[in-house]
Amino acid sequence: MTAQILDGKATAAAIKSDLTARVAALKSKGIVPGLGTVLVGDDPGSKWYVAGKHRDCAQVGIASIQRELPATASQEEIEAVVRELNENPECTGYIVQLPLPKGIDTNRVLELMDPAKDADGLHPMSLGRLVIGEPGPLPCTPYGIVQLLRHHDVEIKGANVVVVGRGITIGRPMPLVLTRKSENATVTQCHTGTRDLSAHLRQADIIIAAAGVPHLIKPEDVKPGAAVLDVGVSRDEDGKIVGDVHPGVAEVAGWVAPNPGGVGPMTRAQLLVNVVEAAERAADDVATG
Ligand SMILES: Nc1nc2c(c(=O)[nH]1)N[C@@H](CN(C=O)c1ccc(C(=O)N[C@@H](CCC(=O)O)C(=O)O)cc1)CN2
Repeated sequence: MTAQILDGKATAAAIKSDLTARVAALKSKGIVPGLGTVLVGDDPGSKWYVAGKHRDCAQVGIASIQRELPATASQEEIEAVVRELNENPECTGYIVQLPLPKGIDTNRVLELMDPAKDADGLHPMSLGRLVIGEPGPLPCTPYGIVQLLRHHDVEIKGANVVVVGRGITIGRPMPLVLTRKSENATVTQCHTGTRDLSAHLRQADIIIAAAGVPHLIKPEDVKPGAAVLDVGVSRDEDGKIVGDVHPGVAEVAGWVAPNPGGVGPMTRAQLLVNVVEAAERAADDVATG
């Protein structure tokens, strides 16, 4: 292994330590941030992610509000929970854990959320704000990736970045985050319709692999010294995570974000950042009348 590790666990721990102090400052002003989660069904991965989010909340002092529905829940039952959280004053921000079960109209659920309580940055209003350059909550995995690169001094400005994938949580919003003036990267988005994926990958300074295809990115696809972030999650027959990046890539790349231990912990840390920032904005609004 020649590549250096983009250590998501250590970076997330540093972010959480900073947030603990900020939550304490909010509480001293009588403001208690509270994260709500809506979990529908019994997918073990989703249950594990949601449990992790509440463990993180306890660690930094954010209150937890958990809502769980069976896999058989109807669109109306899920929407009723969303309406309740919109009205609940103890819930200052919340997320609907994705994916929702088949047959549920995810966009309708997300659109029903109060945009002021969007902790995930995935509400259409938040994504629209990102497009027009207005401040708002940023999608957790894309911004977690930016923070991970910054923390390790990997140059983003001017870099050629190739994003593989176009899902709602990572691939679609990732180029929006990276092409902001503050990041100033040049981004190519690849997907299943891309003709010569290897040709794109070989010119990349940074590769963000979020396709969900095991070992899609091979050592021969990677420019020596590039940073390669593995965000793909597939499972082998024992339930172990298999990422999008072949282990041999570590012999060629300059940096790798492993999976697990790379981007995942950053997704969780960024969620907490969004909750705390929203509470701080609310506190400022109260202070300035
Ligand atoms: N509403 C949302 N749903 C989903 C999102 C999201 O950002 N918002 N992203 C993913 C799942 N996810 C967060 O919800 C998530 C994924 C992975 C991790 C993580 O810490 N992973 C660990 C390994 C975990 C394991 O062993 O299974 C790691 O990478 O080290 C946290 C959160 C889809 N849904």
